[in-house]
Amino acid sequence: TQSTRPQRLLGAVQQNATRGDPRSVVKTIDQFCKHKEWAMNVGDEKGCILDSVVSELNPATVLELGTYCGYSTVRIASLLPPHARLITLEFNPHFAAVARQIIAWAGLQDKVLLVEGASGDWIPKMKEQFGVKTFDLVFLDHWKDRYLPDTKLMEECGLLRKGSVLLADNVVCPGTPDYLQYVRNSPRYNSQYFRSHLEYTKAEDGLEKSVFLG
Ligand SMILES: Cn1ncc2cc([C@H](O)c3cccc(CNC(=O)c4cc(-c5ccc(F)cc5)cc(O)c4O)c3)ccc21
Ligand SMILES: [Mg+2]
Repeated sequence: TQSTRPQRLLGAVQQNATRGDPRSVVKTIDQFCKHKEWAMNVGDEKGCILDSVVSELNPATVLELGTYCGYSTVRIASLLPPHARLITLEFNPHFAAVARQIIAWAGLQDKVLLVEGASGDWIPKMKEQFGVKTFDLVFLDHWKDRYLPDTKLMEECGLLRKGSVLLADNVVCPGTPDYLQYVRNSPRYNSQYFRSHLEYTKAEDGLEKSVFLG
């Protein structure tokens, strides 16, 4: 049977990256996407911005919406302090299966809880199912028309506290206009745009960092 792009990406990791070395997993995926096949990972340029936000925040509890192959999961988890936890939501079982193997190859499976299902179904269950109080950081990288409804849902479920940080990928390309309008105009957020490029291309894209003010 034909392999899929996520499977080919996993193969590249298993052939070229060092087990237990997150940086080599990240580097291998970026090389694959630059020279073999483009894939919708946050990439190395926006990835450095992601790294700086994570390192500065030193979060104990992180939520990622949209795992895909686990590239940003590995970048984030590799920077977390020992007892910190990252919950990542992936609704596509094939993406989830590949991501589990890539996260394991990086040796980060003990810091990451990959939950299969849709954000809208799981956000309301975070407290009762996983004992989450609030999230210190949320990385939004799933369907772009779900950023706004899921942000409102997190507010309603009391999953954000004063100082919680939302970091959203692709606010320019493919774009998330309704989400941007909301976080930039709501008195409950302090928002900042980090200009960058669409992964592995010269097109403009960027990350929006929004601090919840409570
Ligand atoms: C509800 N729910 N809950 C969990 C959950 C998880 C998923 C999947 O992980 C999933 C599947 C397909 C698409 C996405 C969103 N990502 C994108 O669409 C994207 C596109 C491009 C781009 C840019 C330029 C192009 F020309 C083509 C694609 C660049 C990027 O960085 C992207 O993130 C996410 C979906 C819904 C989910
Ligand atoms: Mg993205």
